[in-house]
Amino acid sequence: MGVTASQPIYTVEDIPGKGKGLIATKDIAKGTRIISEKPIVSISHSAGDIEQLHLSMHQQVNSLREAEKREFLSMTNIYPHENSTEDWFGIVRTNALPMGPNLDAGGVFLHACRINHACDSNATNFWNENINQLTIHAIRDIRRGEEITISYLSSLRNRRARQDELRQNFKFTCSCRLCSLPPDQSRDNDAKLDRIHEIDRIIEQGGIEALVSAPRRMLGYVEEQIQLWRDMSPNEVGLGRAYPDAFQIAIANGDVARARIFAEKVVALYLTTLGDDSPDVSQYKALFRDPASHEYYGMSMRWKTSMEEIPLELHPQVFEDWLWMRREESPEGRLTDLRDLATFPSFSDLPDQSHCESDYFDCSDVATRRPARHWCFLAEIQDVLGFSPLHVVVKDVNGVVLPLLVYTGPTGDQFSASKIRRGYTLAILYAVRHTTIFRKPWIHLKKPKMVKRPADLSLITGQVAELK
Ligand SMILES: C[S@@+](CC[C@H](N)C(=O)[O-])C[C@H]1O[C@@H](n2cnc3c(N)ncnc32)[C@H](O)[C@@H]1O
Repeated sequence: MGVTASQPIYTVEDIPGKGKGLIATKDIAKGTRIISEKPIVSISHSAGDIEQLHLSMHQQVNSLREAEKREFLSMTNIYPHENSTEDWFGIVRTNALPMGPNLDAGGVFLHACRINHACDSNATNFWNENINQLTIHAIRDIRRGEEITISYLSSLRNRRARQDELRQNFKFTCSCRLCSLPPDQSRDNDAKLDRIHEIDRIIEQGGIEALVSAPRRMLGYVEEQIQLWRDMSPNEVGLGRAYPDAFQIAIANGDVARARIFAEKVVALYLTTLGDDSPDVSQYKALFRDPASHEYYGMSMRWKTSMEEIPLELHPQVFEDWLWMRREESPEGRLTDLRDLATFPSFSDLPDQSHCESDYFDCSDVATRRPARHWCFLAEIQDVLGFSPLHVVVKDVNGVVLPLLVYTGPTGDQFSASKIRRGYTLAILYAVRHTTIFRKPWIHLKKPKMVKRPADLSLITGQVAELK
């Protein structure tokens, strides 16, 4: 179970303005299991109608031992009530913590339900399905005399969203360290949390499809999230959500080497927040041993690697560059490896016309975006179907064959048949991807100087190109 407190390392005390709460009676190291307990009352969200819920609750409360019942009845109830049924139900609603196989139930716990909220909590709650108990782990070192706190929030949003959620669901105004930051720091913190939330939405909307259609972009998003979490303050819970995403992106593309490293990081985080008897730790330990056993393995093999390809002897910084597939910054005129997929992205990895991609642009909105670096779309022309606009069938660097329209601006050159031929390579600097469900994908070209001499993309192994 990892490091577990052998005897209570906290007392329940009155906390000014918060009712009761838990105070550490000794220093508690990060990763310590502070509490492990079963519910005294539990209610399933799928337990049928309200009558059945009340009946089940009555039976459970009435069968509690005297001391337990007293303790239950002394718990906070933020809901108005006129009879004991309403009072008991209010106590359950105010105090219940998520539990059950799919967290589809709520449980009242004698000790854990006395823990107050902080947005930058020092502990976290988790329903451990293996031991059928709720656990509370320290996610930071907690000093003797410090209050032990967990987060009641569904996710860590900006200050206003947090305050709204807490007032609505728990009827209090949070005054934790994060909520009490001076205005400029609070704004900075909110901007980071907003970006983390935005990335969550992009990843969620992209779904499994985006893992294989735009993996590099998705990996970039996860890396950005991790950096933002690190910039704010160590947040084991936030990191514990990000690294599994990185694992999925790697393994969905056959990259066993990186997936193994990401699984290792997930195991370390989950050991701290959940404990080594949790199903999630067992799952990621198994994935660390054999990343390819994950159900997403084989969806695409575009990043195919083996476990032997983990470059163990690299300097830590260079290792991180490898892990996140960071491109090498190429100073003006330096030669760039054509296998570098960040500099020569596939069509699906190109920035989208409607997004402000942080990996490609320096900007906060689409209208003013400017390239933050060089990139070039390379594709071998397989067929030429028309010249106005240019209509070709191309094979991109991932071997994906797609029809492509290339539009030029009002001052754009005309495409000539001598320059556009089957077998030639299309090279478009700063290409931006346009896709709709109604048309073929297209690229809009402002300065069309892009068709180079023939080259078979399948032969590009270690060749070099000069980017100007
Ligand atoms: C699950 S109970 C926590 C234990 C509770 N303090 C008690 O005395 O039993 C949740 C309630 O505690 C209070 N509470 C929790 N965190 C708080 C905080 N940071 N500031 C003020 N009140 C808080 C709110 O009344 C909330 O509805």
